[in-house]
Amino acid sequence: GNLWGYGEQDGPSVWHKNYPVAEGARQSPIDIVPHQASHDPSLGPIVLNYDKCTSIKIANNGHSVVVEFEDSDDRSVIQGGPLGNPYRLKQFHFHWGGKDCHGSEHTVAGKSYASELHLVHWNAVKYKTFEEAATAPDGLAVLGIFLETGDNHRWLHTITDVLYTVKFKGSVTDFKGFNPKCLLPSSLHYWTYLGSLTTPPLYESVTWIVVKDPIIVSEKQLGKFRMLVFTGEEEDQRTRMENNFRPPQPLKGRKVRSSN
Ligand SMILES: COc1ccc2c(ccc[n+]2C(=O)c2ccc(S(N)(=O)=O)cc2)c1
Ligand SMILES: [Zn+2]
Repeated sequence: GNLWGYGEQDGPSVWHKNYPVAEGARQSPIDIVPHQASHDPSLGPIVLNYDKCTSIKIANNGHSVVVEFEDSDDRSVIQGGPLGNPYRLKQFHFHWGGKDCHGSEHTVAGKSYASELHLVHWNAVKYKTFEEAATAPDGLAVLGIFLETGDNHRWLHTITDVLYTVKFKGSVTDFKGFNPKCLLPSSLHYWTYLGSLTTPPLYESVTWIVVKDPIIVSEKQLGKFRMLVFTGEEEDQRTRMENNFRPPQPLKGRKVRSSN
C-alpha cells in the first residue's frame, strides 16, 4: 500500500501523522498575495540554460506524471534570480484538478489555476546527489508555472500524446529530445520565497520561483492528464489521477519577494 496520497484517508490533511514536518515553518505551497510581496530590485532575471537538456523518460509514479532528465553534469541549469549558484534540472511534473476551477498548488490572492507545472532543480555545486540536496535548506529550486485553460498549447501535445503509455502507476516510457523551454510563458517575472516539497517527504529544501504569467492549454489537452490513474495495472481499483495538489499552507511570517 502507498504511504500517502490525495484521498480522504491518506491525503494532505493527514500527512502530518507520518511526516511531522508537514506542520513546519516553511511549508509549500502558499497563497501568494501580490500586493503584500516586496518588490526587490536586487532580484535579477531567471536564466535558463536548457539548450543541451537531455530528457530520458516519462513515468507515472502513482502521484503525478514525471519527465526525468540526465543530470550527471551541468548541461541544463537554472540560475540568477534568488539563486546563489546554478541548479541542475532533474525532472518536471504536473499537479491538476478534476475541474478547471482548481488544480494548482500555489494560489494568487486566493485564485487557483487549472494546473501547475513544477521544474525541479538541485544544487550540484554544494551537494553530491539529488537525495542529499533534497534534505538541505538550499538544496532545491523549483520553477512553478501556472496552466490556464483556453486555446490549444502548440507544444503540450508532445506530452499529452504519450500519456496513454504511462496510464498506470509504475509505468515508464522512453521520452527523449524534449526541451521544457517550450512550456514557459514569454515573460518570466516571478515571485520567490523559501518553502518545501509539496508532497511527502515535504523536506524544507526548496527555493520556490513561481512565474506570474500562466501558459494557456486547452481543456482537451488538460483532460488527457485525467485519463491517468493513481493505481497500478494489477490493482482492480482504478482511481483516476486528478486533484493531486496540496492546498496552501501557513506563511508563518515568511516574506515573498517579487522580481517586478
Ligand atoms: C527520500 O527522498 C526523497 C526526495 C524527494 C522525493 C522523494 C519522494 C517523492 C518525490 N520526491 C521529490 O523529489 C519531489 C517531491 C515534490 C516536489 S514538488 N511538488 O515540486 O514540491 C518535487 C520533488 C523522496
Ligand atoms: Zn510538484
